[in-house]
Amino acid sequence: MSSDPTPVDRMAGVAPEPGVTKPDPILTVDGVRRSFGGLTAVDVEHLEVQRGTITALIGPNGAGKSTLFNLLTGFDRVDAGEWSFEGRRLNRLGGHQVARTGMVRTFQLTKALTRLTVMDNMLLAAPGQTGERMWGAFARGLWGRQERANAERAEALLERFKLLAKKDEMAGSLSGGQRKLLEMARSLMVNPSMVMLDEPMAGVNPALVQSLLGHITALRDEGMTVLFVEHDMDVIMGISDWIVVLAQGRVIAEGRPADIRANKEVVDAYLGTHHEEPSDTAVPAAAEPEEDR
Ligand SMILES: Nc1ncnc2c1ncn2[C@@H]1O[C@H](COP(=O)(O)OP(=O)(O)OP(=O)(O)O)[C@@H](O)[C@H]1O
Repeated sequence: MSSDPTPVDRMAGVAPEPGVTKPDPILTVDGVRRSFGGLTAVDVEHLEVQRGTITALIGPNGAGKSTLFNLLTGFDRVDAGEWSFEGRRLNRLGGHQVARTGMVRTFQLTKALTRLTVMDNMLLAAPGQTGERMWGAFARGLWGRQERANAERAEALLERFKLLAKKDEMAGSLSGGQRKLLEMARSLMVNPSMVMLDEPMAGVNPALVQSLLGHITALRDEGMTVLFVEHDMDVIMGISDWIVVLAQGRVIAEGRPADIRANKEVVDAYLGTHHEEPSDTAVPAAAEPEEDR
């Protein structure tokens, strides 16, 4: 029995060149620029993210990765350029509106959120609280139904991410890895088609790294598109279908892990600030989480 080509199979013929077009982009970015004073933080001429893949956004400190995430998800304003998600232009939308289109990003748990229970964290991330804007008996009925649906979804996600036993504990009591799982679980409350993960492995104990990687690949295998920023080269090379390299705000390279490994410009730019080893150790054999908790 022949199976349909996967999104990754469909990228087989895509050349590893900055700004290359993809067969089925879910996100397309054109001429997006953002400066702070005299510093150009982001200057992306053209970038496409293929639907259904895990795409890594990498680059040295200050390359513009977080700024690009903020711009695309409506948490910062571009100076110029446009971008569309699922064919819909997002330029003027704020963060919550962008999330409603199906593109969500994870956030590190703020201090305020660490003082809430795991379950309350999940419920706060739930889509539109219909009841808040409505009144009367009918509205209360609707509200109740939505609350129940949200609670059920939250429990199902907590179970999936092995956090159900912690649902009544303060989020601040979770380990670094469990916080990352909660951040991921929260983002899924709105049932997105694309998730943007900001350093999903930072502060994660080695014991949880494999579990987190498994969750990320499972999301992709269920059809979700994953775009993530990460510094750990093992993680990047291990799970990415495609890698985009930013340096000084620009896309300087794109390709499969093997293409990126073989790209001297990238190795130089990336290793310049992240590794002290010579460039032939660009991909060390063992995972080294940034920080244990
Ligand atoms: N709000 C801001 N005001 C002024 N400069 C900023 C602001 N946000 C980012 N920058 C600057 O823009 C550049 C890009 O920063 P950004 O945080 O996007 O890089 P990054 O690739 O995410 O870095 P890192 O890997 O260290 O997180 C940096 O020079 C940074 O100092």
